[in-house]
Amino acid sequence: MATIINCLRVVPKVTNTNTEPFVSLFSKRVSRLAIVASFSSSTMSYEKELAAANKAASLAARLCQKVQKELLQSDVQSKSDKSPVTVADYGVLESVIPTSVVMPKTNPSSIPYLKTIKSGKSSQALVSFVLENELPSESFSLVAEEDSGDLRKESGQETLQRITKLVNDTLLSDGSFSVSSLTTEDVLRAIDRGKSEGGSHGWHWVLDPIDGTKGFLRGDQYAIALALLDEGKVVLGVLACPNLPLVSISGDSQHSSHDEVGCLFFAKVGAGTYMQSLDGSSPKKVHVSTTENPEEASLFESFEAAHSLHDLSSSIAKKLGVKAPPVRIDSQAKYGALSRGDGAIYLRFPHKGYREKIWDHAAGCIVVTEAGGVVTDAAGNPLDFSQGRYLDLDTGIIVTNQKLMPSLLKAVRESLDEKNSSL
Ligand SMILES: Nc1ncnc2c1ncn2[C@@H]1O[C@H](COP(=O)(O)O)[C@@H](O)[C@H]1OP(=O)(O)O
Ligand SMILES: [Mg+2]
Ligand SMILES: [Mg+2]
Ligand SMILES: [Mg+2]
Repeated sequence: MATIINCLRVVPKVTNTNTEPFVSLFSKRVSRLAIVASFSSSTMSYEKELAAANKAASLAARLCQKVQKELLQSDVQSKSDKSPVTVADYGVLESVIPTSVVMPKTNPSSIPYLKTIKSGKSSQALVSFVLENELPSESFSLVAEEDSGDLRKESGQETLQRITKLVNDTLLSDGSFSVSSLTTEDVLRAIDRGKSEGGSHGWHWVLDPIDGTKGFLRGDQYAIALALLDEGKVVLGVLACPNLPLVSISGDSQHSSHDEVGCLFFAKVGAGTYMQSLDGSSPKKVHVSTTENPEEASLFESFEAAHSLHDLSSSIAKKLGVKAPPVRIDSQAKYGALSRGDGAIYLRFPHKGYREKIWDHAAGCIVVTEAGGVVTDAAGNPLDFSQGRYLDLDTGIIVTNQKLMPSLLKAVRESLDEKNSSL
């Protein structure tokens, strides 16, 4: 039986409605034995997949931390040194930005390499490689933000070499991989694994290799966000948040020091949400805030006003009776912080015309829901991850606990009505 179960793990998944795994032997022709494996998402344990996802996201976090550290050190150097700065001065940053870009001496958030930064591609190559290596399967599918695009052009060769070195150095630092090193071709292939369109059938991994790029460049919050869809439903999610303090970031936090940073949140359908430090402390179960009183609730929103309508959030907060000013942080670290009760509400209302992508919410959504929270669109509908690379939703995304959701939805409806009637 153990052999059969091992076989089943690598057989592309077939769905049915039974509650127990079963094996059918079409045995009349003994020479042509076929094994049909069948699981429903409620009986799958996803244990192996979760372990692989944790490993992949943690390694990607290590890679990103290294790049961000270099980025910030370089910025300090550029401020004390008045000479023009080029990427040649940026050490490991050379692996993530084209050498043709001349870096200004100012704050990273104003640097024009925003559009060309390649750290996401390194992180994506690493996660894609680790997942495939840990979970060999013919049906591997990955929906991810980045592609290999300009790395395949002549002008991208130097950057590709540097990305390859960064990925190999990170794999080597883990010590558990048998491969000696990836070639540039392996890296391109790993990145382009992320081209899947997802959908409502089978398994699809969903990855944002660096979520919150602007926070990453500023030295603030960002996340590596990885989730697994089974038949269009999120069944596991991992959020690595390298800069998130291990203690609460809520406004009334008693902790004077936020020095210890680096959180890994992970959740599996029906099994709750856990958090551990990225250094590998033992996991602790987390739960969303249980407050019923909006006056006590603190509210999260995007740091970037370009990503979410801050005026609308403040109108909703006022109607609801929230007293504290909003806590503005980048990336899906907001979902992680909310899952452990640092805040009670997250509002996200992008500007008109912006289409939300599944990799910006899949991992965060299960991390919050398994911790007892609720994630819906502005009309109160659950998010639908089965429609391909985009989320098709009504107006915005709102997140809170079950007790506050009805009054939050009411406040959202009223504020949206007011906004629409004033147009
Ligand atoms: N104009 C935009 N409106 C809303 N979200 C955006 C916009 N541009 C990028 N994003 C994405 O929003 C997410 C971060 O938002 P926030 O930090 O405000 O919560 C990121 O996924 C970011 O992409 P990316 O993953 O490339 O950083
Ligand atoms: Mg993102
Ligand atoms: Mg991203
Ligand atoms: Mg992006």
